[in-house]
Amino acid sequence: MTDTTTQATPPSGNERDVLVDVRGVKVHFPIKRGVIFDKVVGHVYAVDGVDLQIRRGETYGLVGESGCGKSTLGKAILNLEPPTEGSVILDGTDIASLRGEELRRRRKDIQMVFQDPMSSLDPRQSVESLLVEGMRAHGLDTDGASTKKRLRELLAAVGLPAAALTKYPHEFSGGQRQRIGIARALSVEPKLIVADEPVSALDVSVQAQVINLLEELQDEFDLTYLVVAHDLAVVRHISDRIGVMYLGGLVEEASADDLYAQPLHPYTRALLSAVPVPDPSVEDTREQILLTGDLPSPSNPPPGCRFHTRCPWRQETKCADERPMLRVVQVDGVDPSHRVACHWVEQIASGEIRPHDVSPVYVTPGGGDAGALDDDTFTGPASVTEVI
Ligand SMILES: Nc1ncnc2c1ncn2[C@@H]1O[C@H](COP(=O)(O)OP(=O)(O)OP(=O)(O)O)[C@@H](O)[C@H]1O
Repeated sequence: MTDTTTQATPPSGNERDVLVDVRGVKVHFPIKRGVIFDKVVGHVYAVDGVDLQIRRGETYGLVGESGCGKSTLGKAILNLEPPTEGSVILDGTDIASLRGEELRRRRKDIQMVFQDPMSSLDPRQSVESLLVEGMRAHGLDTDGASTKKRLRELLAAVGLPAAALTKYPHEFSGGQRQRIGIARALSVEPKLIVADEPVSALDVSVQAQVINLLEELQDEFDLTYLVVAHDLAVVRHISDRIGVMYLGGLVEEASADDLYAQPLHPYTRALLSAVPVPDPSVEDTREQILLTGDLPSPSNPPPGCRFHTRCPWRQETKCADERPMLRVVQVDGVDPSHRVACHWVEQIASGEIRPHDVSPVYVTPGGGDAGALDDDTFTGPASVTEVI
């Protein structure tokens, strides 16, 4: 069986609008065995050929099941996990090619906000020392009289009082700690912030505040975001465009509105179909797709389409033989920027190919706005892990 690959359609968008250009990125972790020789016996194909572009000023949401490679892709963009193959071009420069002072200068342009601020903030350091440390690490002058003013401004920007400077992380609530993490990221004036599950450790009520803060800061400081999350409601709320990942690859990419209104890849349809809709009349009539089979291991991904082992629409034998790449699709009403990695997406959308072995609750698509949630609230089970 061959694992041939069809040609990917390049993402659309003006070159100058693109801040981050991810091309053919793979991150493969070696699996080693043996006490003495550390023999490589296999690889975890955590990220396995991803192309995406993040435009200046936008929020790109990356969503997918646990273990699909979202965080590893985020780290590859930060060069914390150097790609095994492929390139990440930031503002026209391949980050992997940089060394020394140039690398440090460019690294400042991308900052990370972590899921658990407690583990990313040293509990022995005051907020002032945490912020100053971050700035010094990137070569910024922190000795001048203006530093204190800058620190107060940073705290004000994230909604914390100046008095917070002398306090320690344990003296704050989870939401406040996340604000400190955001202030730390902002302190070096980055262009891109990679936020990895930025609110999943927080209470629902606090999640909305932090999401709203991120949105306000984006406008104020001209920021671009890559938000990695498994919560579909959070991703929908915050993102301009969304990429759906499955087993190391992007299977669908579209504007947030397009993706939720017209999910086309069978995996995305399954994800969104399982998000409860508050309106019972919609809930009763909409499509629900329950996937069969377990998520394959990223150390032994299926050949061909990674999703074919669980896909209700799979076809012999192309799906098992040929890996589909992201491409623009010819489906009525679908924006040309909407890309899908499925050989049969047009035939599935037209109903020419019908699903098999799906749950009995499958209903003809078209009913309802799957995953619709109030703009300002993040309620209801909408996480990928709950869905699958
Ligand atoms: N340093 C590493 N060494 C070996 N395997 C790794 C390493 N980091 C991640 N992996 C594996 O790579 C795969 C993808 O992990 P990753 O954390 O990127 O997924 P994810 O989609 O972000 O999941 P989650 O939401 O659970 O964090 C997983 O199987 C994970 O176990």
